[in-house]
Parts: sequence; C-alpha cells; structure tokens
Amino acid sequence: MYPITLNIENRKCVIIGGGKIAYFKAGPLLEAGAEVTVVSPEICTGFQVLEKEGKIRVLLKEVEETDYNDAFLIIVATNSTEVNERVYENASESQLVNVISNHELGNFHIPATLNRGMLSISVSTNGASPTLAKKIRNDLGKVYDESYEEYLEFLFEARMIIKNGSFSKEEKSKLLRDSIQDIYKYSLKERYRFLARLLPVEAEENISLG
Ligand SMILES: C[C@@]1(CC(=O)O)c2cc3[nH]c(cc4nc(cc5[nH]c(cc(n2)[C@H]1CCC(=O)O)[C@@](C)(CC(=O)O)[C@@H]5CCC(=O)O)C(CC(=O)O)=C4CCC(=O)O)c(CCC(=O)O)c3CC(=O)O
Ligand SMILES: NC(=O)C1=CN([C@@H]2O[C@H](COP(=O)(O)OP(=O)(O)OC[C@H]3O[C@@H](n4cnc5c(N)ncnc54)[C@H](O)[C@@H]3O)[C@@H](O)[C@H]2O)C=CC1
Repeated sequence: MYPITLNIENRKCVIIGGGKIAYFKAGPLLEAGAEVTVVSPEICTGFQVLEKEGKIRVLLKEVEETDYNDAFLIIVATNSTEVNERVYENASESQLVNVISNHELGNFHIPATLNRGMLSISVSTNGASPTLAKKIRNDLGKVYDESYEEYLEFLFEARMIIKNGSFSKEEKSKLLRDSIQDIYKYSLKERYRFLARLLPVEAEENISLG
C-alpha cells in the first residue's frame, strides 16, 4: 500500500448505495470539494437532506455501468456483496475504487483521519482492524489538538517567507528547523518575533510600530 493525499476538488465521485455507511463516506468527500453523485434505489435521511440542500446529485435506481464509467473515484457501499464485486470488476483499471464490504477488493482503502487545518493525520491498518485505526486516530487527536490549526498557519506563513526570502540554502534549512521549536507552538508573541526576524529591516520596524 502506498499512502498519498488526493486533491478531489470538482472531481466526479460516485457513491453506490444510500445507507448509513455510504452516508458516512460522503462527508469527507464533500468537505474536500468533490462533486458527489449517489446511486441507490433508496437513500437514508441524511442523503435526502444533502440532496435538498443541493450538495449532492441522486440517481434513485439500481446501479449500472454508465452511472460510474466517467467517475474519478468510486465508493461501492451497497449491502450486496455481489453488486459490490460486480461494480469493481466493471470499473476501468484507471479509476479509483473503494469496496467497503471487502478489504481485498478495490484499489484503495479509506483510513481513519484527523484534520487540523492544514495538518492531516491518517491511520490505516489495511483492513486488519478498522477499530484499532479509529482508536489510534482518537488517541492522536488528544496530542494534536485544535491548536495545531493556527500553529500550521504560522508555520506555512513562515515557510513561504523563508522560501521566497534571500537566505542562503543553509540559512533556509536552519530557519525551517527553528520554526518548529516548541516555543512557537505555545507563544503567539514568539511567533510574531520569529516572523519579524525574517523580514527586511524596514518591514520589521513597521511591525514593531504597528
Ligand atoms: C478495508 C476498509 C474499507 C476500505 O477499503 O476503505 C474497511 C472494511 C471493513 N470495515 C468493517 C467494519 C467496521 N469498520 C469500522 C470503522 C471504520 N472503517 C474504516 C475503514 C475501513 N473499513 C477500511 C480499512 C481501514 C483500516 O483497516 O485501517 C474507517 C477507519 C474509515 C472510514 O470508513 O471512513 C472507519 C473508522 C471511522 C472513523 O471513525 O473515522 C468499524 C468500527 C466503527 O464503525 O466504529 C467496523 C465494525 C467493527 C469491525 O468489524 O471491525 C468491515 C466489516 C463489515 C461487515 O461486518 O459486514 C469491513 C469489511 C472487511 O473487513 O473486509
Ligand atoms: N467499511 C466500513 O466502514 C463498514 C462496512 N460495512 C459494510 O457496508 C455495507 C452497507 O452497510 P449499510 O450502509 O449499513 O447498509 P444499508 O442496508 O443501510 O444500505 C445499503 C444500501 O445499498 C443500496 N443498494 C442495494 N442494492 C443496490 C444496487 N443494486 N445499486 C445501488 N444501490 C443498492 C440500498 O438501497 C441501500 O441504500 C454492509 O453490508 C457492510 O458489509 C459495514 C460496517 C462498516
């Protein structure tokens, strides 16, 4: 298995099946900006709400190949193992297919994920124990709490200034290593000081005045 993070903004993603498990998979896709179509003869209340809100497109029918042959990513989540297997067999080799009823089918698994702004932590046991993946994710969530959201914004800003600044290669890598010191995790004042240190002298004066 080869872990990656995927940009699915405005990409066509098809969820096959309209039950609880399918619904649970839709949230992260929508948050990532995907264009989601659900194909299922029946859909749960959650999907009905999303459809009314115009967030998803629904095809109230049993799945056929034409419903997903142009999809970038497919999540197969019906309660029929046979239907799930058939969709996987009929999908093209270049499509991303997740089959939730069988960890041996499909070409990717969905990990247990924690998002803290620009920080994503994903845990996968590759089908051995999804419950353990969930527990490890929840344990990590206590260490990497909500404060990491703003901390990552600071680190991103600092890194952009460092990358675009006129520092030597050595200075750049030292500054990048310095930026992840604990002190900047805990103190806003120290973050401002660090950013001010990176800017040319006139800009630094403006920061301290303003
Ligand atoms: C292979 C995979 C699908 C894939 O390819 O993506 C898969 C497969 C299966 N899961 C099953 C059952 C359960 N899955 C969960 C929970 C989660 N399952 C997730 C992922 C994955 N599950 C992928 C592997 C990831 C990995 O191993 O790390 C998580 C991490 C992420 C997500 O789903 O978004 C999410 C945590 C969500 C969160 O909180 O974020 C729970 C616990 C619970 O819900 O509390 C149970 C009941 C307990 C149990 O059975 O263990 C069954 C049996 C179905 C049946 O009985 O019919 C299969 C089928 C099989 O085993 O083949
Ligand atoms: N990966 C995971 O996290 C987990 C996976 N599962 C698996 O997920 C499956 C689905 O679970 P639930 O959502 O709770 O089931 P559910 O019974 O609530 O929903 C099944 C859905 O599939 C739809 N469906 C049936 N035949 C179809 C077809 N030919 N074309 C399109 N849609 C069709 C039904 O209309 C229904 O909306 C379970 O059978 C189980 O194997 C279960 C627990 C966790």
